[in-house]
Amino acid sequence: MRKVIVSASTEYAVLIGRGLLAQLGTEVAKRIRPCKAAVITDTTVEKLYAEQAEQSLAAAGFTTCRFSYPAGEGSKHIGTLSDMLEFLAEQEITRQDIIIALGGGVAGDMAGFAAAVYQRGIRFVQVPTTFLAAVDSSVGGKTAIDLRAGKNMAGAFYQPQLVLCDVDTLDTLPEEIFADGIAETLKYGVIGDAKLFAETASGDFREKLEEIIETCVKMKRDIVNEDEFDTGLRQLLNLGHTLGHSIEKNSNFTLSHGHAVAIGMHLIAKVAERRGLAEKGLAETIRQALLHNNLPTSTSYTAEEIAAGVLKDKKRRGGEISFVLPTKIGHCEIVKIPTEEVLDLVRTALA
Ligand SMILES: NC(=O)c1ccc[n+]([C@@H]2O[C@H](COP(=O)([O-])OP(=O)(O)OC[C@H]3O[C@@H](n4cnc5c(N)ncnc54)[C@H](O)[C@@H]3O)[C@@H](O)[C@H]2O)c1
Ligand SMILES: O=C(O)C(=O)C[C@@H](O)[C@H](O)[C@H](O)COP(=O)(O)O
Ligand SMILES: [Zn+2]
Repeated sequence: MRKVIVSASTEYAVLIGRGLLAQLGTEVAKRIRPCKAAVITDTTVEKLYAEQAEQSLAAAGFTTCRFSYPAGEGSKHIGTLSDMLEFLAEQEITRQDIIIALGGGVAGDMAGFAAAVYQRGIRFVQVPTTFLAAVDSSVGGKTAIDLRAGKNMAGAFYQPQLVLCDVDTLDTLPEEIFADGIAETLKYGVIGDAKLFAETASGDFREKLEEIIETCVKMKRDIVNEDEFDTGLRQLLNLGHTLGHSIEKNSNFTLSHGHAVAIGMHLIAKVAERRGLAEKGLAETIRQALLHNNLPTSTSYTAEEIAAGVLKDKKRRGGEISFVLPTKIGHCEIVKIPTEEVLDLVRTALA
C-alpha cells in the first residue's frame, strides 16, 4: 500500500493500493471512533461496491445507512444535494458521525459539499472508484455542485479525513470513463512532469496504475499544501478547464468532464503557441497524446458560445480572467487576460 500525507487545514492520508476496500472499516476506525457512517454513492457504484464497503465498515463497528443518486454529472445539482441533506437529517446523523463518499468525482464533490454544510460541517472520507477521482478529485478538498450558470458554481473548500483508493475498483470502469482520468493525468504531466506525460501519452501505463496515481496525488499534495484556497499556484490545476468547463456547460453536461478538459487542453495549447509563449509543436504533441488515448481534441461550439461560459469562470477577477498557458511539456504559466480579449482568444483557439 502507498501512503501520501496531505497537510492542508486538515492533515490526512491518501492510501493507494489493491484490495483496500475490504480494509475501509479498519482504516476509518484508526482515525474516527465507530459511529454512524452515511455512505453516499451513485446507482452504478452502489451495485458494484456499496455492500462491500458497508460490510467492512460494519465489521469495524460502524452503523451504516446509504443514499444513492442516479449516476452521472446530470445529478450534480442543488436538488440532489437537498435530498442528500434531508436524508442525513432523517437518519439522525450528528456532528460526531461521518459521510463516506463512494464513487467518482461527482460522488466526492457532492458528498464533500454535503459534509461541509450539514450541521455546519461533519467529517467525511473519500473512496474514489474512477481513475479521475483517484488521480485528482478525491484529494485537495474542492467540493461543489453545478448551477445552471456553470460548473462547480457553488461549493466549499473542505478536506476529507482520509482518502482510500482501492485500485481494483478501477477494473470495472468502461474505457470511455477510464479515459476521463487519462485526460487529468496528462494535465498533471503538462503542468509539471514530462516523464508522466510521456508514459501516459504512450498509453503504456496500465501495469503501473498505483505508481501513476501516487505521482499525481503527490503533485496535487505539493500544490494544495502551498495554496489550499486557490489564490495562485493551485490555479495551475485548472489547465484546460477554463475552456473545458464552458464546453461542458454548453453540452448541458452531457460531455464528460475529462473529455471536455481534453479539448480545453489542446485548444489552450494552440493559443499559447500562437502567442509565441509555447514551444513550437506543443499543441500537436498534446493532440497526439489525447488521440492516442481515444480522447477528443476539438469542439463544434462557436467562439461566442464558449466565450460566454469562460466569462463566468471562477478565476475571473473584475475585468480579468487568469488562463493557464502551457509553455512546454512540464511547465505552465498563469496569464491574466482582459475580459474584452476573451472572444479573440477563443477564436484563436478554434482557428
Ligand atoms: N474536486 C476536484 O478537485 C475535482 C477534480 C476533477 C474533477 N472533479 C469533478 O469530478 C466529476 C467527474 O468525475 P468522474 O469522471 O469520476 O464522474 P462520475 O463520478 O460521474 O463517474 C463517472 C461514471 O463512472 C461510473 N463509475 C464510477 N466508478 C465506477 C467503477 N469502479 N466501475 C464502473 N463504473 C463506475 C459512475 O457511476 C458514473 O456513471 C466532475 O463533476 C468534475 O467537475 C472534481
Ligand atoms: O483541485 C483543483 O484545484 C482543480 O482545479 C482540479 C480540477 O481538475 C477540477 O476539475 C476542479 O474541480 C476544478 O475546479 P474549479 O475551481 O475550476 O471548479
Ligand atoms: Zn478537472
